[in-house]
Amino acid sequence: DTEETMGPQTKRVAPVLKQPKDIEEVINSYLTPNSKLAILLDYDGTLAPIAANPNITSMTVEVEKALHKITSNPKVFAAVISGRGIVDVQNKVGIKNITYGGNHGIEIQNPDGSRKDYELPAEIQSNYTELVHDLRRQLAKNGAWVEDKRVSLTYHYRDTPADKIENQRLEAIRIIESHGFRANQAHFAIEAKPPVNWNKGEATKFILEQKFGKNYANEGNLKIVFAGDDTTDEDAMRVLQGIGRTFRIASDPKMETYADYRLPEQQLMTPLLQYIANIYKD
Ligand SMILES: O=P(O)(O)OC[C@H]1O[C@H](O[C@H]2O[C@H](CO)[C@@H](O)[C@H](O)[C@H]2O)[C@H](O)[C@@H](O)[C@@H]1O
Repeated sequence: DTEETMGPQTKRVAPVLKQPKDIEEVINSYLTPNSKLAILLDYDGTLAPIAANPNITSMTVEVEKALHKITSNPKVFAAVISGRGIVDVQNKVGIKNITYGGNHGIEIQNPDGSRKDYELPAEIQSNYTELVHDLRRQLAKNGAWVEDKRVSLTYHYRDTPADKIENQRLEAIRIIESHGFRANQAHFAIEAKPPVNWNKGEATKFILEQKFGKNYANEGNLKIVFAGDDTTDEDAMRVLQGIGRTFRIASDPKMETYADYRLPEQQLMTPLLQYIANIYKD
């Protein structure tokens, strides 16, 4: 569902920001204390470094502090959109004044408790139940496991011996697709997403329209920042191309992206958020 050919948006090798001072320049030339800011962030691999198991991830103290500062400024609207289930990501980030998206945006909850759940047709829901069952039965082996998130799943193979990974990975993709689901490559994992026209890009549009109206892209005083590290985040970067500043975390210098800039490592999220916090300090 990351459409390479959709619309005028294009993927290309983006300029890399290697040093904090490069990031500072980009942030300071885009944001001013008077502009409204919508900041949308991914969690795993972006706010929190990738860890051996999803249960043990956390944000560093510096990232947490910067995020608290940013989200307490009334000019700022913040959203975290994750592949995790919504309660999981809410618990991980733990900040109330944020709109959360779970399951790649299929579930959305605002700070006031209001929700938008993309309703999956009954047939897709029943295919999902079978998919979880089949994947577990056939491929939960050699250290690989299935994270069941109710409407989407992640097949994790980080602990699988190197010589077994390729077979299991390809077999997982085959099983996922045979149940009509979409398979996206992630970090030592395959994301299985339902075949619906909803992803982090659609969720980003929905969240921004809900907050700022349909014309959010042309609101002169509204600045938009997005950061993410995964293929699923490209949907949001595509939607925001030309109307914000987007950052793709990736170590591969040849990687093509819809993002405006590439950050070569997750640790650079700390200065990125700190520079933003510095502009929006109360
Ligand atoms: O959209 P995100 O917030 O980036 O979530 C994507 C997936 O992240 C998690 O898996 C990944 O991170 C784990 C912890 O660092 C790592 O152990 C795993 O190898 C990664 O694939 C999470 O478990 C998934 O549910 C999310 O969809």
